[in-house]
Amino acid sequence: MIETQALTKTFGGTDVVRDVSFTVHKGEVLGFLGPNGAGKSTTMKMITGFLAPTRGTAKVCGQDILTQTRAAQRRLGYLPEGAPAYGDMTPYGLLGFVADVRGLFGAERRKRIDAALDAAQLRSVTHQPIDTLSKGFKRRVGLAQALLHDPDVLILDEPTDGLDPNQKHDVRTLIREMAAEKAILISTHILEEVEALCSRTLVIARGCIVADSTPLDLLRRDPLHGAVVLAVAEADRAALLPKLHLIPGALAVEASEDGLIVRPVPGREADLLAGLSQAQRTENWPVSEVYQQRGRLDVVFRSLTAPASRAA
Ligand SMILES: Nc1ncnc2c1ncn2[C@@H]1O[C@H](COP(=O)(O)OP(=O)(O)OP(=O)(O)O)[C@@H](O)[C@H]1O
Repeated sequence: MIETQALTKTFGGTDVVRDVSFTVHKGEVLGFLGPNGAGKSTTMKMITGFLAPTRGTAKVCGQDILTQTRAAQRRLGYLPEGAPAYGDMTPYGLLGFVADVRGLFGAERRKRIDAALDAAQLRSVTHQPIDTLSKGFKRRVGLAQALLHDPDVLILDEPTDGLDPNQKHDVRTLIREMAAEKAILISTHILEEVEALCSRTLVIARGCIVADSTPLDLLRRDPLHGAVVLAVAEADRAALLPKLHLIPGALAVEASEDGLIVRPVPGREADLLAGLSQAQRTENWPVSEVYQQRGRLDVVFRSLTAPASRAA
């Protein structure tokens, strides 16, 4: 439902987005992850027709955004960076205006405005000027206008930015509920958001895609993914060390702050945890805790997006 081919944008002779190609299918929530200035917003602006690409193409539901702009824009809802709105309008007034622009009228117009107010939980501020709303409510007004015409494709630029933890939870729940029927592209630099929400992640750095995978596959790139930590007192470590090497699936053992860490042979993470847990019980090791590390997205994010990185 979203398809980009070698999308490129050049400002002042510099490619800020370069050869970005990806697709998003119905039912997918694609997380667009990258550091500040990586090119996320610029890519989204090109897909929505807000900015013309220097090279490359973007299609929404098969319609080319440059040559079939209106047809493509009819199918998409867009929450731009910062959720801009007309501050002197109320949420109700703004949604009415957007409904008119979108060509909605009569009962359908009323129904869609009501649904958007409910979905974005705006009922308590329906008639309050947007300028006087808190940052969180302003963002929800932006979300409501993006959802208003029940589009097939949603492009949301940092949808939870500025929201408190409860509001973040509500917006993520809403996005998850809509996901089955839509193709959704969200940009974020909140790593936990990717795990909480996204079925797939594109990592972008300096304008180029450096990873395209599921959040779990990203976690697998952490060298400590699947490593088992044994909390053991310093005095007991030397005696335990040789035994750990013998556990099926153990690749290497090293000391850590909490005790000892056993790294797994790739693909044998489950064997390693089972073997260590069993040995600890049956041999009565002086270990107070055994747990397996999932890997950390921030470690992977840094390795992919740090200036020296050339990962693909
Ligand atoms: N109109 C413009 N003119 C010149 N440079 C621009 C313009 N718009 C964006 N840029 C530059 O393009 C690069 C990518 O910006 P973009 O806003 O797409 O990044 P981003 O990944 O969305 O960052 P953030 O997470 O901070 O929102 C930045 O270096 C930015 O300064």
